[in-house]
Amino acid sequence: MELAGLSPHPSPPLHLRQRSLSSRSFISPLSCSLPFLTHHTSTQPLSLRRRNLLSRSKTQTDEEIYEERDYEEEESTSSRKPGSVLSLNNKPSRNLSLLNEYEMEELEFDPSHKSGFVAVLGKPNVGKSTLSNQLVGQKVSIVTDKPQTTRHRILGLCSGSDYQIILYDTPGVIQKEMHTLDSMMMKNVKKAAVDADCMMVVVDACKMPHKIDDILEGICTLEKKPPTLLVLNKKDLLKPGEIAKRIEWYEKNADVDDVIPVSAKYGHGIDDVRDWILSKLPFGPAYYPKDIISEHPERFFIGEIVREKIFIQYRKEVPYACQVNVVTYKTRPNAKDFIQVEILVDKDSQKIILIGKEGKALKALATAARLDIEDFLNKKVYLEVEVKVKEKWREDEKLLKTYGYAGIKIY
Ligand SMILES: Nc1nc2c(ncn2[C@@H]2O[C@H](COP(=O)(O)OP(=O)(O)OP(=O)(O)O)[C@@H](O)[C@H]2O)c(=O)[nH]1
Repeated sequence: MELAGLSPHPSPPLHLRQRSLSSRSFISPLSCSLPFLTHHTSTQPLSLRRRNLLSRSKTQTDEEIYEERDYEEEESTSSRKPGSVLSLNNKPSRNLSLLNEYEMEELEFDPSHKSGFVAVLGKPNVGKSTLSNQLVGQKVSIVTDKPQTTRHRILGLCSGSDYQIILYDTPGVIQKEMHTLDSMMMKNVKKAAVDADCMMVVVDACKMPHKIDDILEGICTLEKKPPTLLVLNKKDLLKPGEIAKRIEWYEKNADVDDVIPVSAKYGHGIDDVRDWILSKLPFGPAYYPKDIISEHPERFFIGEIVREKIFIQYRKEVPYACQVNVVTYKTRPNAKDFIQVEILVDKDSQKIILIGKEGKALKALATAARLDIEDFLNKKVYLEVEVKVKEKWREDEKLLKTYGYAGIKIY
């Protein structure tokens, strides 16, 4: 069976773009104000939505999930020229930035324009994804109450008329690397820090570290550390006096340039964080068109939506044992888009839990995922979910690379 990332038909290079000017009213007050540049790298209608990917809570039966269907598909094809493939394995050169000549010229002439890469680092569950989503103004990273939900370096873009901030939301830094998957994830974290023009270390304000090394674990040992901001998150859970004490402690003990308290969940302090980033970014033109908020293909987000639903529905080790691959995505002129997803697990026992009695658990999962995928794509889809056992997939480096854990390749 063909696997996501190995597919001969890469998913359409559909960037998550912002809404056009006419639909600006959908932009949340937390989002940055972004100009809309008419620039198209895809023949597909672009997804311009600014709603959360996972806003649907409604459940409904989904008999379609198990139905056999005849369909005549039209494969989605990439319209991006081979020369415009941008890999995030390395920090892209400005020459590779996805701008047309007009945009380049326009931006080149503005010497006060700033742009650069920002790594968002920290332990699992401290709120890195929530903070990144707030800065971008739309959900690009999944958020759950379980640690280590983020597995990839998620790229989010936040642009203004005179700046472009490129965010790497990274997996939480973990002390004990248990699987090859964990060490590959950590390699990506360190790579993000090395690539960055500045970095933000997010900590949970409620938890005091025993010693300062606990905060960064290895990342601080970087030979040349970029300007670093300590973001004291979840301040909404502390009394004002307590916040002041924590700030003082971190200012005294942490090897960082500044400390800013925020509540990423409620959007407090986000402007201060953005201002700090802007004070550290180098001058230069944008890397990406200004209306794009993420460079991941559609398939990536579909996989992430399914993974978030797994984290929400299942407990203990099951979500961590799952790899979600979007095996097929076909658009069909006279029918719903067809999406085939496989969930790989380590053991039969995990497969049994995922499927549940009479397939009820899997059906509930598929329904919840389908509703959010439809919300995300803004159209109806036919979703097929299959669970398979692939023993020790988390140890198989070659396989992990095909799943994108060696750094994400963008089509
Ligand atoms: N009260 C409160 N909760 C928050 C805040 N920010 C994030 N959270 C919650 O903390 C949990 C973890 O948030 P994430 O953004 O997924 O954390 P993360 O650091 O990206 O997690 P990993 O995927 O483990 O790296 C979620 O339940 C969030 O809703 C905040 O400012 N206040």
